[in-house]
Amino acid sequence: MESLMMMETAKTIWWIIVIGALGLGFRIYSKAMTEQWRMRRRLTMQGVKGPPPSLFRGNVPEMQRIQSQTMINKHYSGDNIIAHDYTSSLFPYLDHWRKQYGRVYTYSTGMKQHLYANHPEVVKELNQANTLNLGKVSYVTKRLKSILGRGVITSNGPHWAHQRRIIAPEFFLDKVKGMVGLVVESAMPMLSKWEEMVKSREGETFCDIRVDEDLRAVSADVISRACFGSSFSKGKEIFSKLRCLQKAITHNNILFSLNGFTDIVFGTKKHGSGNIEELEKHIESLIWETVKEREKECVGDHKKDLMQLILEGAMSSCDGSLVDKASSYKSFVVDNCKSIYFAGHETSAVAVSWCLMLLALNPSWQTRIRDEVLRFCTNGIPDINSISSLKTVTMVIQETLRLYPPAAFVSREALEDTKLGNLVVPKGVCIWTLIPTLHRDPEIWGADANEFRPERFSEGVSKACKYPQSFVPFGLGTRLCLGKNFGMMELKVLVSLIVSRFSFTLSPTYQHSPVFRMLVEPQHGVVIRVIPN
Ligand code: HEM
Repeated sequence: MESLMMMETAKTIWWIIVIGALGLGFRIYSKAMTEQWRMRRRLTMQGVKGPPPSLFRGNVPEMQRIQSQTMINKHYSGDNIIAHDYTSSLFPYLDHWRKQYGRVYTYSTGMKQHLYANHPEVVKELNQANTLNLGKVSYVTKRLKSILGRGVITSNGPHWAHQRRIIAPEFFLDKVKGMVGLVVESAMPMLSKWEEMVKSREGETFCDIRVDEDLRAVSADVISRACFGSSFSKGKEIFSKLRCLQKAITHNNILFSLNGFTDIVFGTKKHGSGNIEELEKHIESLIWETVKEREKECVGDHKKDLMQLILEGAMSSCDGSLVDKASSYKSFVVDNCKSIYFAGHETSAVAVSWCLMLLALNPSWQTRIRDEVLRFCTNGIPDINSISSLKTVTMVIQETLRLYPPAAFVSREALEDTKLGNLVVPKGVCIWTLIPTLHRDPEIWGADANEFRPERFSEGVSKACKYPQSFVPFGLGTRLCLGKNFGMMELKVLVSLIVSRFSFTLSPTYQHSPVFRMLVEPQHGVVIRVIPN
């Protein structure tokens, strides 16, 4: 009898807990929903329209419907490849609403209200907003935590400003110019390998080469040596693990797939499958081993490369109890190493791959680059003096970054109510500028916006378009890419070296299919048919 009563009491307590938890969950959820509704109302009252959201999932069902209707395996070739604005296949819902609501509109993913901001005036305001109130989008950075931690790319506020101050000096122009030789050294083995590949094909003067993987290895080598002083062999494992991690994370559409409810209920770890956590730990220990080796090497030595700056910055910024100090020191170092590894090699490799793809379709520009390199560079090898004379190479790279910017978005979250010109963006709203769309807007670039015409940059960015602040391959404002000078230098050296040694066309096996994996990459790689010059 007594045990029966105990069971009844336990049952009652169980039900009270369940109902209490459900009630609490509902209160939290409805509060968050009300907040989203208020944000939307404040935006619409300022004249910002957008698709009407459903109650719980915002515009997600419509996004899914539009995405599923999009044909992604269309066949592209020649001029058709260049004219193809891939945002229409990668983010078709954004394109769809743009046609309906214009260049500034709002939409919802349930628990998040978004502002699509592709009007040049709004982009200009974003560029000029010198405030800590615009940060990186928190729900995305949480999902990228395993790959970028709380390093300079993903953090906000004073923590970000502090990290940026530490890292920025390493990328000042004078320092970057001193690294030209290092990029040449890293590229030489790849060029020799390609020459060997052609030679080994008896009776043939050409060879089809998948260049994107080789370029990734080169830029990994470059960033490893330039910033961390270690050779690619040490960094190789870190890079390949980071790449696996990137693929695992972007298996889900990290930007738009969820309405945010699952994050509230399950937390963000839901996305971190066992595999992701394992990779994360492995990468952390690999980086930490490198740091420890480095600390031993540097006793009494004062090499001020990036790793050294990060180590010193971490030392000076981590205070607190000994235990806290050790762990925050470690995460400061590991997170920033991961961030630089990632930001510094994927972007450049993808940009050069797209550039070779476009040059393969435009052999006359290969000839112009070749002539320029021969004119200014001894033995066709750029150096600290000749690099700034390579105007044609620069124009071609700028045109590549216009048509195929590796980063698809500039994204910000209003951490407080923030004024952008006449528009007040309510706290909590996520702002998205779709870079490739901005770069192909005929009102900004003219009727030939979808054509490959590097000559538009012949008098610099300011003369290339109507609103120069709309050329944003390296992002904008206070969060402008830290490695912009370094990236441009690396691209110039690699393109000059490759084009001066090889002529190339697209291989018939090339399949044009840009895919979004944090960056917009060639899904099946870039395969070119090379002939040594
Ligand atoms: C073609 C090459 C590159 C492209 C297209 C590129 C593009 C970008 C973009 C779009 C952003 C975001 C900016 C924003 O939110 O406004 C960014 C941030 C960043 N990039 Fe790059 N990047 C390139 C190369 C590099 C290299 C070589 C490095 C370092 C070695 C680097 C380091 C960074 C860092 C640290 C940030 C974060 C800056 C911050 O939030 O304060 N990038 N990059």
